[in-house]
Amino acid sequence: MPVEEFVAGWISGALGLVLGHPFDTVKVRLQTQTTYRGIFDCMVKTYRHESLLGFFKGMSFPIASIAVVNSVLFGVYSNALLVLTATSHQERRAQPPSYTHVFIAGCTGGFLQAYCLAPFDLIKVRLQNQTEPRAKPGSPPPQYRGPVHCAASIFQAEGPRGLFRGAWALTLRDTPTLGIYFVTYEWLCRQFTLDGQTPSSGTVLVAGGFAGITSWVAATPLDVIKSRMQMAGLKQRAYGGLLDCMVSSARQEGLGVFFRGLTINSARAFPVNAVTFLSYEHLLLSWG
Ligand SMILES: CN(C)C(=N)NCCC[C@H](N)C(=O)O
Repeated sequence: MPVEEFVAGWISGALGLVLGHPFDTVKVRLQTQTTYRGIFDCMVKTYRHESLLGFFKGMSFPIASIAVVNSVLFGVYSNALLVLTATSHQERRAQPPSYTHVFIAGCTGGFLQAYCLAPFDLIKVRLQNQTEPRAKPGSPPPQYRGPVHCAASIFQAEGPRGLFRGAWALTLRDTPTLGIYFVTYEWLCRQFTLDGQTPSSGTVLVAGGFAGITSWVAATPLDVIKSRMQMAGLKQRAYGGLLDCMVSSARQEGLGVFFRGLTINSARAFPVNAVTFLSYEHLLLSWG
């Protein structure tokens, strides 16, 4: 099994992550808290209350973990294509796989990455939702002191299953949308590249950026539900399941709730995924 794809996926995931984390914090807060009037209001309040550091809350942990998840996604995707088409990454430019194969390989990567991602994503969302400013003398400490403390507290309060809160919504979000992600990327690369040639860096940037936007547009409704279910263990609001969360969110806040965070998510998705695909393709090219 070729492992370069896993390593390239890890490095490119880490690069994309640093670039996208401030957008991600604003998105998570807009989706789970009702105190903000919009993106700008959330950014101003976060900056005033918590300084620039507020945007980077919970980032050290995803660098070490979500980058690994990206490595699972790209590694499984590439190896699934190898099984389906018997071609390596290098051979696929000359013998491009069908879009059906790309979609199946993307869904397989999305399904497997969701289970690796679930506990890490839960901890990230819980830490990003702590709006207390950095510790000042006399101020009450935040509920979680950091990722390890957060994981231990969830484990203690809710048991091992608590660490997988929202995992089902995450799997439903990621399985089809990662199929869409890789199909969009491949389709755009092929539109702007001569047959058998390697796509230029500009093409990879644009195709990666739009693949990110398209997949996140499709993923946003379940992303909102996933984030709410992840916060439900903490807030008094408990949901009877995924469907109950969907119905009660729509009843209380209207159908618009399913698109909360869509603008900021799309603004984040372009640079993050442009950089992720560019570094991934370059690393694989340079390793031969
Ligand atoms: C719609 N979904 C879930 C995705 N497209 N996921 C893969 C993109 C990963 C990238 N680090 C990001 O966070 O955008």
